[in-house]
Amino acid sequence: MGGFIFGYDTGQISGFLEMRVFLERFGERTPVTNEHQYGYYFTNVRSGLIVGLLSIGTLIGCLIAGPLANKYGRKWCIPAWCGIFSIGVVAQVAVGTGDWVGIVMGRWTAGLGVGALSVLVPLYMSETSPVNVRGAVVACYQLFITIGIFTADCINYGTESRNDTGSYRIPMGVGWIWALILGVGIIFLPESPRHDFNHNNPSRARTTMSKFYGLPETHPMLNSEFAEIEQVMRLTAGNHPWYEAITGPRMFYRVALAMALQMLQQLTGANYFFYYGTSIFQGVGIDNSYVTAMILGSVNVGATFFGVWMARHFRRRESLYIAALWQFMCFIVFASVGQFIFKDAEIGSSTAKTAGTVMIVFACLFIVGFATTWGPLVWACIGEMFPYRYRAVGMACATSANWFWNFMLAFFTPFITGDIQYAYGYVFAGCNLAAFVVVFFFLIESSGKTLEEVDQMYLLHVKPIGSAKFEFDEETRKGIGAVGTDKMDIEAKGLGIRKKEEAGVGGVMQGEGEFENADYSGSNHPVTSLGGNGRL
Ligand SMILES: OC[C@H]1O[C@](O)(CO)[C@@H](O)[C@@H]1O
Repeated sequence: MGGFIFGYDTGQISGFLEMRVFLERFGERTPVTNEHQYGYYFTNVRSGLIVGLLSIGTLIGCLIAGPLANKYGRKWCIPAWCGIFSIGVVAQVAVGTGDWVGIVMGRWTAGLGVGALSVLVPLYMSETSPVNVRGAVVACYQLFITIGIFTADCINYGTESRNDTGSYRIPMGVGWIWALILGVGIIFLPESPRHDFNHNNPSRARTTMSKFYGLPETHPMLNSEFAEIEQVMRLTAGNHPWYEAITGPRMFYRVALAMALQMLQQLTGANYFFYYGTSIFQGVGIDNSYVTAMILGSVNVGATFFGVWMARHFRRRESLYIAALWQFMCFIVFASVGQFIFKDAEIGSSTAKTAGTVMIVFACLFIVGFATTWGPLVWACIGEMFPYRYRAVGMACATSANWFWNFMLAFFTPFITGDIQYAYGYVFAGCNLAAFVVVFFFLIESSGKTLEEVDQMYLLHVKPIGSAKFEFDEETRKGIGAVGTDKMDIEAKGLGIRKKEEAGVGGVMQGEGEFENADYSGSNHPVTSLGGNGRL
């Protein structure tokens, strides 16, 4: 439901901006023209704030949710944030005619809840689901985002022709139902076992895990996972400031990469269609532009189902960089047809219809590419690249980058399209090329590897290109297995670490006999150096 709430709020707003009653109540007067059929319109600042303030709330919510959840527990924070989200919904439904600032503030408040839930729900899911299905479970989070967007599109379609405020108040108010289901439903679920372990409740943690895994409490698999969690808890106890997640071993690289991936997930341009889809395609030939939104939404859901399957069967790197090139191509066609044919064609003419259809087709082809790869896989990648001890902070930083760029796009899109119209698509095309470069040169392949192995590959500076073929030879596996980031006895701030340069010779680990002068699989993989006693 967390993903669903995220998607529902994203999806509904594009439809509101075109609704007659919403325009009359919160827009500004203007002469009736083809473009402004109802005699009302939204200035760029106003529509940007109405769409974008939700994302500013989400950004704040997602940054404060982690520390609070560490203190009060994942479980009980979820209904609290659902409550805050509900206050935002009630405020939006309640505001009177002309009070567009009320709508903006309501969306900001609801956004606090959406953002917090966007960290807490995946965190709760990843901390409670068995290892073998964790990737698919996280990808399902994106699936529910897309189902939420599609549901909002359908409800908007059903209510937009009403002549009363129900046209927007019904879809707005329905949003509250999802929060109610999540907020009440979670009360009947147990606390995350990781949190219980951390707060001196190991026996309840054991019972919870055995329920979620469907195995007896004494099963060897559970025993080894408990031992692992206990060891991590012991080693990570003490004074470790949150920013150690950035200063820790190879963590700056990882946090920067995860933030770049989430930024690029937004800059691929998907939300250009989801936020402004209804406006972009008005007059394209489909009488009801809400139908266009539903077409885009359904393609998104269908393709994301396939994306969940792909997350289990294809490599992350190839999927992401091939899709980036595909998305680049789609935007080049979309922007060129829009800018050079559609824009100047007479509304309703056959040229406009043909060009409009080509644009919708390429928008759909773009969405297929995005929904099968960048949509779900970026969430999977950021969940896989951090060691357990830094995962909550690392994921919160990355998720906040997603929301920040989400806001930037929501806010600035009306200004930019006002100035350069469909040529805006070229900006996204360029960003998709950048996305290709980032994945190709910086992302280490994580599919088919355990989370510990992924951590170790980052520590070993394995070259991203060719990382899919990287094999841990027996000797490396034996030694490095003992020194993943989670097993390190890291001093506060993680700054007492001797980095590879200080080791002097690339590929050398000091202090652990079996690592001396090890050559990691022929490639030049300098290693974070070890001090005595495995202390980094
Ligand atoms: O499916 C599209 C949706 O997915 C997201 O990128 C989140 O992963 C949203 O920002 C977007 O609206």
